[in-house]
Amino acid sequence: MTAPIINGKQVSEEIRSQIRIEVEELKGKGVQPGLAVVLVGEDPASQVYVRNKEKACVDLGFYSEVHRLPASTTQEELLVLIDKLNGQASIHGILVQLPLPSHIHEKSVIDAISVEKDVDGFHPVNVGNLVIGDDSLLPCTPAGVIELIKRAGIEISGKHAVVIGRSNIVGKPVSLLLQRENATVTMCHSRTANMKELTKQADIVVVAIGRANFVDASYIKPGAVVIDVGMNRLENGKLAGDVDFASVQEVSGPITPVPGGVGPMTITMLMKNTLIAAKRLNGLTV
Ligand SMILES: Nc1nc2c(c(=O)[nH]1)N[C@@H](CN(C=O)c1ccc(C(=O)N[C@@H](CCC(=O)O)C(=O)O)cc1)CN2
Repeated sequence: MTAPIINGKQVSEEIRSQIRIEVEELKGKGVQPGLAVVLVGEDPASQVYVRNKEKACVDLGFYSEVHRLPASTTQEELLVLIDKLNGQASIHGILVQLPLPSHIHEKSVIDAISVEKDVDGFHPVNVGNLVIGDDSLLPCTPAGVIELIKRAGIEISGKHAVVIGRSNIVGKPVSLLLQRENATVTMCHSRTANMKELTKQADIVVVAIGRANFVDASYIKPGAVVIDVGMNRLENGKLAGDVDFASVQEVSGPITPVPGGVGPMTITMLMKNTLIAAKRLNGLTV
């Protein structure tokens, strides 16, 4: 019997319905959540993601600003814009679309975003709060992973989770969030010698290593939950995850597809973060 699919589009829509209601309530109190997205350059994938963020704002009733800047924009010019957005009352969330052109120092830009408006959850203060378990704006993709697992009715507490990948954007934060949910977490990466030995012990496997179809059925314990965070554009233009879906689905438990799994949750969690930021900046309880 093949494993059930965890449908990210459906879960995402459930969360968006709730956000829509909360936005209306907030508007009743005179506050409209506002998101500013900054795109530097013309990367085609980034253009699509930014357009989808803009559409999500319209769909959910947020105020939205998109700043499309040429690839020649200097770091100083970008920092001036961020400074302006930090001080703008109608904006509660600021997101700079990544990757940035190579002449711009990514960390300097992230560090310049006000901690309270950092709806990507990438600012070192928000990362530090995540590490120590304090309230913070959580990075969107990792938060989406946890939300997908929970809403699929899967218990995390007491489970052994193996995370493949140690990036700052996914692998590290998702490991921390799984620990926060009382999982026992093992982290693997490209230099892990005995990766299969470890993944075959896991009840939950989260794969974010950035290599198309890297994990096949031989990595997976029968019935284990498999969450694929990979997004690899193949030469034929198709999108592939880090998990060989057809092979793994034969042995695994609930599994996310690519597309239609974790991806759609990223923008939904961004909207949720912007709503939270709007409430906090207006002294309202979350
Ligand atoms: N500042 C940020 N930059 C980037 C982030 C981020 O979280 N913050 N993440 C990615 C891109 N991203 C959002 O920005 C993103 C990626 C993928 C999806 C998505 O819905 N994927 C679909 C497939 C879409 C397709 O066909 O290309 C899916 O998986 O079903 C949404 C958002 C890098 N940059």
